[in-house]
Amino acid sequence: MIRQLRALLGSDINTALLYAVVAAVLQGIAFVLLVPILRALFGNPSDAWPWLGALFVAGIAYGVVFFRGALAGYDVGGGLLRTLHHRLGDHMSVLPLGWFTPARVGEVSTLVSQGVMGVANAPAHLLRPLVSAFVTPATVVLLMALFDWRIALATLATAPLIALSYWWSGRLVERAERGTVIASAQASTRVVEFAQNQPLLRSTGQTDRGWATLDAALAKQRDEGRKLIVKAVPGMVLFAIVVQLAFAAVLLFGTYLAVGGSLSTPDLLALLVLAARFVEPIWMAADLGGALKLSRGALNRVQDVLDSPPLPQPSTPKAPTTDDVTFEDVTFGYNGSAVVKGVSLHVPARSMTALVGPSGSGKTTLTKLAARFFDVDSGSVRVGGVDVREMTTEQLMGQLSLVFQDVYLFDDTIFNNIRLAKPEATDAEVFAAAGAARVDEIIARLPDGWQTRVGEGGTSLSGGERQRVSIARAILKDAPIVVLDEATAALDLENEAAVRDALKALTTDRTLVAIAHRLSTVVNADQVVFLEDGRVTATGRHDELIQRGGRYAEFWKGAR
Ligand SMILES: Nc1ncnc2c1ncn2[C@@H]1O[C@H](COP(=O)(O)OP(=O)(O)OP(=O)(O)O)[C@@H](O)[C@H]1O
Repeated sequence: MIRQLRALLGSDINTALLYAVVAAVLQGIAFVLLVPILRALFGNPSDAWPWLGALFVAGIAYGVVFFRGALAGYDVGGGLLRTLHHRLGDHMSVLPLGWFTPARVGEVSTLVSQGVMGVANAPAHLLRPLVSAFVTPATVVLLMALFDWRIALATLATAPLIALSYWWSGRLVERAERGTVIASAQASTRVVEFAQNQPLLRSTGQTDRGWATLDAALAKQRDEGRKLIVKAVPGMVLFAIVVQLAFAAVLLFGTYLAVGGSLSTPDLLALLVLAARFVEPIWMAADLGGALKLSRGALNRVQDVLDSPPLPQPSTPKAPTTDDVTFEDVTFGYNGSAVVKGVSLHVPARSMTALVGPSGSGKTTLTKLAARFFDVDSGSVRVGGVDVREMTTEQLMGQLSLVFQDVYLFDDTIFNNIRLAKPEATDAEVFAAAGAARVDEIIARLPDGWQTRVGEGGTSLSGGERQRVSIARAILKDAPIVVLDEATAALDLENEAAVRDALKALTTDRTLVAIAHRLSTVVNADQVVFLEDGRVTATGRHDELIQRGGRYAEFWKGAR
């Protein structure tokens, strides 16, 4: 873990580590100084003064180093928090867009909040006690040998047993925890789903009876929790017994030496105090085991994200020269099995192509390949005459505007949400784009007009309204090619007309690739591409294809 942290933080962690080691050694020295002090107190009390002075100095030094070490630990923890946020942010900006599935986004949001805090906790709160757990007892044993090598050796002999039982109990807890962690994560997901899907669950009476899926997840969480206790407790009990037995063995050995006369009573007392101190830091480390595992788990999950391969960028990028899109014998699958199979199609500049086909036929996947959410398995996708793999992400995104169904609006004003598409746009340009997408009509009914905030995700707007804001963004961005996933949700008449007008404004003089769900869009298309099971099975204008009959005509008959 230290190696992983060092790779992230460079030498900063070394300073915190050094302070922790020095503090632990000083703590060990302070403990050992109790031996000569007790000896003196039982023999000639005035001899205790120099040792008390040494203890005072060691105590002060320990305090100073501890304080500096704690500050260094917090600094490293804070630095780690910033570094991880930056690294994750930087890395996410170069990951393929296809990486961001809803599940991954959920995972990342938990990771950047709780996970990263857990990792930062390691240098801030765990490093010092863990170092102390090893270094302080080692110092104690070493220095104890100066006073009585036999007791030191006896104490040292218990170390492997203590270490072994610590490792074994840790393994038991770790194994048992795996199930609990998974069950807890699943239960949390179900609770969130339960909250999000109240309308559906209530309308189907599942909130009164109890939603079986949530009940099962909570029952599993409870069972795993019980299993954790049953499996982990024996290890913890064994560890406690071993530590107590080790202490008792040293005590018996010391008493044996004292009875035999080779160890004075004050020495025995002092050494026993030391032996008790020897086990104290180990106890503390055992308590921190759980927190350490959480930190390590979170660090591994951060590392997994950082290790996800970024979208490869070309070494000599080529600038797009035209405004058309071409798929050439494209095959692509998400998990090995192809969902787009040998698709070839050409979308000429400033024309409109409607992708039509049954659910799951690969329409969305095709548009995502054009925007390079993923790289094709074979064949090529050319945007502006250049293979998307031969231009930089900036060049590709400069060519495209993406208008998808799941429009996300930031909790800000509509004006700022539109301006996001082109931060350097003048106010007049933003108003013009809003007007063309008929967003100004939405503004007119909002309580604070242009100043109204739209709520997280744009929840205060309807689906059709959100798509109009998204179209306004695309108009403002003014990229030559538009990739559109038309809203499937039924729109009211007013919204339907407004979206149609907004689209008309967007597509004038632009190339449009649209996943079309409405007949009105399809009849306006210069070319309809009919997809079935990942293959293009018909291409032409809508009326031609209808006249031709066959599966395309059947598809529209079925759709109505
Ligand atoms: N991220 C993904 N991981 C794995 N499989 C996926 C993923 N996205 C889509 N698929 C699968 O790929 C196939 C094509 O899906 P795609 O979304 O491209 O179809 P579609 O024609 O757009 O469907 P719809 O009209 O229902 O949106 C489907 O079988 C789908 O289950």
